[in-house]
Amino acid sequence: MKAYYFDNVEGDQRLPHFDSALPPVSQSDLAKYGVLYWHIPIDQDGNWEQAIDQIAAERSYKNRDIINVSKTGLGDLYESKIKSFFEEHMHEDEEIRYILDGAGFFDVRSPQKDEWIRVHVDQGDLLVLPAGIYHRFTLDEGDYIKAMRLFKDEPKWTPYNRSADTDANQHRVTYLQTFAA
Ligand SMILES: CSCCC(=O)/C(O)=C/O
Ligand SMILES: [Fe+2]
Repeated sequence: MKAYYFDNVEGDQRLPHFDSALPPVSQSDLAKYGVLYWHIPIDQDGNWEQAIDQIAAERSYKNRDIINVSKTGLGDLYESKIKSFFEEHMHEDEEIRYILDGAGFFDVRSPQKDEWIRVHVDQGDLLVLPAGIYHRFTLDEGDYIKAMRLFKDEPKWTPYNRSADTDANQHRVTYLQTFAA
């Protein structure tokens, strides 16, 4: 995992958009914004599965599935899914992704200054975005990610795109009350 401020330069969303002149963003900075991270290497003896099971039990993640975001994995839905993942949105529950293969970028909005922070994830990274955080996702230039999605309830993906209505959503309001102070 590598986190840094997004450079806000127009261009291919799959490029790093890294500017070394901007200050670094650490794992503890992310935690201050409610974004949690673990690295659990995928090993042959299955220890990673036990580690995921333990975190899932501790955090009440009862369900899981696997998503393959690539042209072959999504087929006819590829273009529309890539577009919708990159629309700025929030969810009313946590977004939990464990990266099994490939790589991509989650962009999260800092709660105080509303700046984009870009988080590059690849194999073995487990990222938890809190309910109410504005974010978006894109593949990187590898054009492929396979991720386990974990859920507290039934598997679903309900995005609320950024708008005045979504700003007033109780999960958004609670997120800001908790993390923007
Ligand atoms: C790496 S999983 C694909 C992106 C996704 O599931 C999501 O919810 C983006 O916000
Ligand atoms: Fe999302």
